[in-house]
Amino acid sequence: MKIALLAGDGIGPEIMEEAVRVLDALRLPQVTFWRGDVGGAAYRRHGHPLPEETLKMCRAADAVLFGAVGDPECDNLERHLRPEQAILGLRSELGLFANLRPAAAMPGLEDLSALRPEIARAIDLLIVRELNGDVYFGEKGTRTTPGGQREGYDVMAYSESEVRRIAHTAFRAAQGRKGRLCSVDKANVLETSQLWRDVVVEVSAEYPDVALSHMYVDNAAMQLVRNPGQFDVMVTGNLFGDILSDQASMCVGSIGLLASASLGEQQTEFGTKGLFEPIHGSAPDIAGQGAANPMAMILSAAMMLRHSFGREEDAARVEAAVAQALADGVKGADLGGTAGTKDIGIAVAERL
Ligand SMILES: NC(=O)C1=CN([C@@H]2O[C@H](COP(=O)(O)OP(=O)(O)OC[C@H]3O[C@@H](n4cnc5c(N)ncnc54)[C@H](O)[C@@H]3O)[C@@H](O)[C@H]2O)C=CC1
Ligand SMILES: CC(C)CC(=O)C(=O)O
Ligand SMILES: [Mg+2]
Repeated sequence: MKIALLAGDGIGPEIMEEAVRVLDALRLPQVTFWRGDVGGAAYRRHGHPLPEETLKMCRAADAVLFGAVGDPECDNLERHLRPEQAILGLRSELGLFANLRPAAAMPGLEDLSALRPEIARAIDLLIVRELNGDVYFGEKGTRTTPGGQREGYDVMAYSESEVRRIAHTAFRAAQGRKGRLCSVDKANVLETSQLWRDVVVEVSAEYPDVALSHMYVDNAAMQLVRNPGQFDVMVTGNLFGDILSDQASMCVGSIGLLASASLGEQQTEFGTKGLFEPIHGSAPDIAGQGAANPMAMILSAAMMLRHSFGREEDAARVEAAVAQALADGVKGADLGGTAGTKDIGIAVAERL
């Protein structure tokens, strides 16, 4: 099992250390870790946020464990040199079009939520976010209007094949869960979304056992807070999925708890090749303080074990250890506790 570890910027190295601690504690057979530079750290060392050797390492690995990228000191670089381009580049170069972001209340831990416990208790949803298209990858730039003003533009576009493949992923995910799929778009205003909706409806003919519904994204944001328990699987585009998943994290408790898997079509000896990362960013406001919650990173490692290595039992062990640590009161500052990054990593490893 060849695992590329890309810690990145900000809290990335701190939380990665704890994920590796937990993986080490599992004593898995035949694991090889490779470490690569990415993001602002890579820019400083190699002049590029995604150096060729890092990309090569990721191509050769069975899975990539990714911390976070983003560094305020790099915010004024030309866009192609900014740290965030590294994660966008990896997602597109590795063909990772399906981003799975589960959000579920942990039994007995509903009081972690920013919502009332009786509302939070019912949360068990999966956001399936398209990851290779949309406004993040469309033509972009700045130009001058005829009136002489500066104008920024980013083209939002989806081809039908891009929508079709993520729709299949989402319908299959719904089949393996409660059989309900809600497609989130803005078809009342956007042509991109109308095509999205039409294609999702076409694909639905192949999944008569899945109940399909549609929701506009503004309503979906509201419904996630009003009654998140109504959702099973949500499928949406890159931009809407990015925003809704950060929102869903607070419905569960903290952005420091939500993990993700980014998958494509490439199979490895053990499962589906993927990149696994917390849904949050590099949190520069708390970097270097040992104050970050590493649970989202640790849970991303669990998703890696499940999806890329077919090790369901080990994945479940890690998830149970995280839940047990929380039940025992091991909470970071994001959850109102006092445990530091390392304390949390050790506590999870001890509960495996
Ligand atoms: N996949 C990636 O690498 C991503 C990178 N970014 C980048 O990260 C940088 C910071 O972006 P922000 O908008 O501030 O989002 P962020 O997710 O890094 O932080 C938002 C807030 O949540 C807190 N937070 C995040 N993760 C936490 C954790 N594990 N434990 C405790 N608190 C946590 C932060 O302290 C901050 O107050 C930017 O450069 C951004 O572009 C943002 C999102 C994803
Ligand atoms: C390019 C990233 C910074 C986008 C993001 O926020 C995410 O994937 O969660
Ligand atoms: Mg995001």
